[in-house]
Amino acid sequence: MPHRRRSLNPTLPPPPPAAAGAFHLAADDTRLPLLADYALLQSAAVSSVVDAAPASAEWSAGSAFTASSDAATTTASSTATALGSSQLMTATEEAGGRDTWVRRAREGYYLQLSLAIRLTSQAFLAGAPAPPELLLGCGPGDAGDGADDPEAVSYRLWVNGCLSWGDKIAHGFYNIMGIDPHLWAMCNAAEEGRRLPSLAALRAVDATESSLEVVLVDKGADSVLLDLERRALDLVRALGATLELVRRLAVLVSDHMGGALRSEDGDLYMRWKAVSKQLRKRQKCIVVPIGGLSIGFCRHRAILFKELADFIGLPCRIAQGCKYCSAPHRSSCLVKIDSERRYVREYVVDLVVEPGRISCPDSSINGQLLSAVPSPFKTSCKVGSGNYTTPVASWNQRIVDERRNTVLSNSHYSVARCCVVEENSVQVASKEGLLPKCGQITQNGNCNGMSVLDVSAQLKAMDISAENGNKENVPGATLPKRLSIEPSLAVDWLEISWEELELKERVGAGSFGTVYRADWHGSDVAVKVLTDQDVGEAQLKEFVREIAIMKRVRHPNVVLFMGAVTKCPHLSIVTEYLPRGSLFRLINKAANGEMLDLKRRLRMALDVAKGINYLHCLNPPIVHWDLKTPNMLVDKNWSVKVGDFGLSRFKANTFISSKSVAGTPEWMAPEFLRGEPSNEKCDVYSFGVILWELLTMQQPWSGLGPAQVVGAVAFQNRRLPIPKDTSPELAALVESCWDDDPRQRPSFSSIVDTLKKCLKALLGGS
Ligand SMILES: Nc1ncnc2c1ncn2[C@@H]1O[C@H](COP(=O)(O)OP(=O)(O)OP(=O)(O)O)[C@@H](O)[C@H]1O
Repeated sequence: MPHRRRSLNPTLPPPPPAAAGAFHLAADDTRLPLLADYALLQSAAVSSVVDAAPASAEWSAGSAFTASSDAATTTASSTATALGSSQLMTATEEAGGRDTWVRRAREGYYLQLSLAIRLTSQAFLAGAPAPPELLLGCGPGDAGDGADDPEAVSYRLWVNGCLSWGDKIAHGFYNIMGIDPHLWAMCNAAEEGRRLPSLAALRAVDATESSLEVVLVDKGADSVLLDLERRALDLVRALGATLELVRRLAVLVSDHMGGALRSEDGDLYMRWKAVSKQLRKRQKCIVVPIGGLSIGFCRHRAILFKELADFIGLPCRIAQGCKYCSAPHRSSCLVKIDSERRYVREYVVDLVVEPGRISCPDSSINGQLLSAVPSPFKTSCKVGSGNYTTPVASWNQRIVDERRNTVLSNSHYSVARCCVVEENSVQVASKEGLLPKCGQITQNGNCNGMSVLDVSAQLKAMDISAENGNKENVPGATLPKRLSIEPSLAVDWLEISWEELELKERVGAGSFGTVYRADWHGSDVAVKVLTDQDVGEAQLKEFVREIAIMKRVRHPNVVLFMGAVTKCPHLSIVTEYLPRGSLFRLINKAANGEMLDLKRRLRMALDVAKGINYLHCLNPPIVHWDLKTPNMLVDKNWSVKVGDFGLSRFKANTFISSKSVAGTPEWMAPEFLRGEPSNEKCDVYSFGVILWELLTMQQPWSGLGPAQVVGAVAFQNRRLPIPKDTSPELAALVESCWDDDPRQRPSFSSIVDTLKKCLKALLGGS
């Protein structure tokens, strides 16, 4: 069945008339591209590709675009290589015609090119403004492009984690913590002309719903900062440009931000979190003035120190890394000073444990991290680990990884998974006429232009609650429309005491917890101990709400939730234990090939379909969003049960580098990967991949990295090859699940029917 083509990146211009020759960026042209340049760059590059693309099957995306600057070359060619040539060549075979191939190649390449150019331009923008040797004592305006522009400087610290001598922290500078610059860059259209979220957008983020933190240098309203500046000025007048000045300035900063830290940084970080919470609560805003921070860890101290240093003309830079801290955003300050009136030297200033202590950069004050200041838009290298990641791979991983996290309200990826409770609320509201005809709640959390959070807040204000029974195993059985129990009450009937659990062996680990087999009053159970035990009150309530819902979900093909440990530091989820482990492991264990004959595999597929059908038929439906064989568990009778659903909101709020999310675009629907509005038909696509695995006993997209899978599925419309000997009914079923148009994909009830027929035919024939 041919797949419907969708238009590719709408931001790309239509191909201009052909112009011969590849586009070259001059080697010495490293200035920051303006938006106009960007448009030119884009169209010039596209025109060169239009010419070059159809020439031969040997043509490779990487060779058509040549940008001579380091960053451009690295980014563009690795993007093109990661997503391009091999897949384009395969497209020839699949399309079976030169014209189709040419069109597909061209479209695919336009998209890759656009991404490459975006990343490249971001890499340029992240660059330091001027060579360091010019900058001792330089005044404003001396430093080169963007050195005085608070937004440019904010951007550089956000992206690079460091600031050079030439960057000046001035009024309007802000430091963002909690939004990944890669993700933001890719989610926000280039033509908006923004390199980082605007202050206005950040100010609009609800402080109670977000863990983002923005520290602002606001000389207009921050009287404490003005006072610190005055004191810094007094110091420089009294001491001149001396090491004593540096010491005293460091002490000034440290005293203002909580003093010297005696023990490990964990203490400081915890104190900072408490202060930050209070501040944000008081201000009802995630943007806080730097003078308002009575506690600050190394990044805050570095910013304040540099601001004061810049104010009094003391050359200062912020480097990535801190000897004491393990928190994200580690930073240290260096100053450049002519202490002996003979030559200028660079010193590292301790702002944390021994404020005012000054050392040479080659001391161990910052470990090995001091000079390792890679831009995330350039090839990154973990110091000492030997692990290298390409920017494209890490970008793609992060996109997939972070799509569950709230970024900003205008991001395609914000609120990527709806909270079940809130989903319920919206649908109840819709049914009860409380909202103007409710559209489908989309994967990005919007409904009729309102965010789910907005809708939920409205509903909470209206105090909607509805309750009805849950009829086990009956499609269409209803859940309570909205959980009306207060979390505090809910705890009573799902709480499992940690002491009652006798932990046995570790059976696996996922993105937000480690799973153990355990004994609970003589029964085998699986206990998933959450990785992040440092959760706030609101998150804990959310956790309890979601597991309270999950506890009411009962079906023979859905993993049974038994309860939870809701006390830190043992937050855990307890489910039935399935001794055969995940379907993924079974399929990929060679020895299982014989045990899993086609009949058994079809039964397994039917089990999965029944489990999901049950979830989808609930009122309101539960969409899994993360269906994959590692989440399907197998009991001793070879029955398969769907696990790992729910807790979406809790996962979203728990920022953990997600191995599984980052690594599983293989099962994700193209629209989901593209960050477009998605619905329950995402689960249908994923089921198609599971069925394919069961039919072929192979890993989906083996040999391709996550970035390549994203490119192939989401942007090149490629699908896994269905073996020729597959029965036509099953082949048609798989293909229909993978239709590019989600509306054309079958429902799970129809999938169940088709599988039953196939199984019947197989049994009849055997
Ligand atoms: N109830 C269970 N019974 C037996 N084994 C289980 C059970 N739950 C999980 N496991 C095993 O533990 C592994 C990790 O499970 P977990 O749900 O934490 O991670 P995941 O599904 O692989 O990743 P993620 O949660 O990030 O999607 C599973 O792959 C499975 O092998």
